[in-house]
Order: sequence, then C-alpha cells, then structure tokens
Amino acid sequence: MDRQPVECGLEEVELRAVDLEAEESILTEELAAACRDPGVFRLVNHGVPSNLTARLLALARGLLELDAATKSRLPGYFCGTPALAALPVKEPNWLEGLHVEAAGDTCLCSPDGGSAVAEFMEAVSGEYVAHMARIARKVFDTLASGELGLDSEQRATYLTERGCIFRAYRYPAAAASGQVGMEAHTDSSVLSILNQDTVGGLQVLYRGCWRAVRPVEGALVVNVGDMLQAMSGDAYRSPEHRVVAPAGADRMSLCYFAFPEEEAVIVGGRWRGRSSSGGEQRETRRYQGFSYREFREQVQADVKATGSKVGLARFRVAVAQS
Ligand SMILES: O=C(O)CCC(=O)C(=O)O
Ligand SMILES: [Fe+2]
Repeated sequence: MDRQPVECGLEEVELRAVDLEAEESILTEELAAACRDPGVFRLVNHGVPSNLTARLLALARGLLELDAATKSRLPGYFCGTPALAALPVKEPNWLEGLHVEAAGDTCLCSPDGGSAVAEFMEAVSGEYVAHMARIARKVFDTLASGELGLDSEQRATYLTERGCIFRAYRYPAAAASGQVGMEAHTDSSVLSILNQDTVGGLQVLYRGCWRAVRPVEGALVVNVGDMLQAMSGDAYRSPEHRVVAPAGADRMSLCYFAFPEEEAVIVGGRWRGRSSSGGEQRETRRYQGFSYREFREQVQADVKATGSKVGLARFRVAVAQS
C-alpha cells in the first residue's frame, strides 16, 4: 500500500556520480545500478563546457528578470505550469521559464525577440541541445545494449533527437519557507538532464521520504523518465521529484527532456512471476504496448479531468497474484 510521503528532516539522497567517459563495462554497470535505484544520478565528465552552462544560466536569468510585461512577450515564456494554469483545482506552481521545442536541426532563433533572446536561442539550439542529445544518446544506448537488450530498431525509435524539449526555469525566492516551486511529479520523458545553479531546492521521493538533491558544481543530474521505466518493465524507476522554492535567492535551472518517436510502440520489459497454480515460472509483459503519443494524450486527458497525472498505471497490465 502507498504510504504518504513525509519530510524526514530532509536528509540528502545519496547519488552515484557516474563518469560518462568510464570504460564501457563500468559505465554499463553504473548506469543500470543508478537507474534501478534511486532512478537519478549525477553525471560527471560529460563534456558540457562550464562556460556554456554559465553563459546560458546568465542569459536565461537576464531574460527572466525583465519586467513582467516585457518577458510575457518573450517566445516560449510561461509562468506557473502551463498544463495546470486553466484548472481551478491547482495552485499555480511558483516558477516561470522559457520553453524551447528543440526539434532536430530547426533554427530556433527568434527574428524579432531582441539580441538577448537571439543569443539565448542560439546558445540553446546551436550548442547546448547538441550536447544534451549526445549525452542522452550515449546513456540510452549504453542501457539499451546492456540489460535492456533492445534491438536496433527499438534503439533508434525509443529515443529521438527530434521532439526533445528544453526549458530554463527561474524559481523566485520564496517569502515563506516550504513554498513549493514545482509540485511532485514524474517526468514523461525517456531521460531528463538537469543543469542547475548552486542554490538547491530539488528533492526526490526516496523510500517514502523527501530527500534533497544537493547541487554539485559541474555535475549534471539525470533522471529516469516514465518511458524508460516502461521500457525496462519497471526494473528502472522514474522517481517522483519536486522543487521547493529557495528562501534566500532565486534558483535557475536548465532542463532537457528526451522522448521516443511519437508512434513507436513501447513494449515494456518482461516480468517474471509464478502461475496461479504455483511452481512454474512464466513471463508476462508489464505493459500493454503503447506509443508515447497515446501516453501524452492520456496524461493530458487525466490532467484536464482531475488535475493530476495518472501516468504509467494507465498502461500497466494487471498481474494476477498467486
Ligand atoms: O528545475 C528543476 O530542478 C526540476 C524541473 C523538473 O522537474 C521538470 O521540469 O520536470
Ligand atoms: Fe521533473
């Protein structure tokens, strides 16, 4: 039975620091272990230049600190969570940001957004997204050819460079402690790659308790998304996480979300169980085959109807208990 998450004095979650340049067998083992538990890890030696991160954080901050009327006209600007904005049942989240659909090699430069916007878009689409796509591909391919055992078609369609999303977030410093910046959720992605400043505020739900993810300068934070959890037949964990608004300073983060091809049918890994007559082992799929498009549409419908995402539970095959 699900227990209600508790604060637990907010200890830190211990995260593996995975070296992206480690020897293949070590990388395979480290990534699989981190994806199984707790579903989130630090990534070091990832090759994203620190001056690119610093420049992008500064550009995003500069744009999001513009006056309200000016920034509301920036391309991709949002305040609160767009999916929840129309719902009376939800408090809007305490954040704002810039959303960029980083589709393949399309130029995202805004012709009329001013030079700071153009510089920001150029840095995102020209360089940053390419680094993120490279990292997501390497992490995914390593897992795919390791214990996930995906074939070459699955490897090509279960992660695509097209259709990825980039967001820069600003969480304004909260007047009261405990203000939720972004409410608890799992990501619908295959993999999410977070690059944050040193303020902190990200928390992950681990063994029933909220735990702080301490920012470590130079390290990216990567988490398993719902799609990867499904591909692994629930062996990997798409962790629930949230952001608590910082007390003393604004927090900035840069997030990249990698997705499968819209129509690729994800057949989740196999689950080993016992037949109801006992003894004999059988293999059952954890999930009915579904595409990311179906998943996204279901999430949107659930959020619209109830204010909450149901997520993977919608697609799980019911398993008879013996
Ligand atoms: O800003 C962060 O640290 C996390 C953002 C996040 O969880 C999301 O956008 O899904
Ligand atoms: Fe998230």
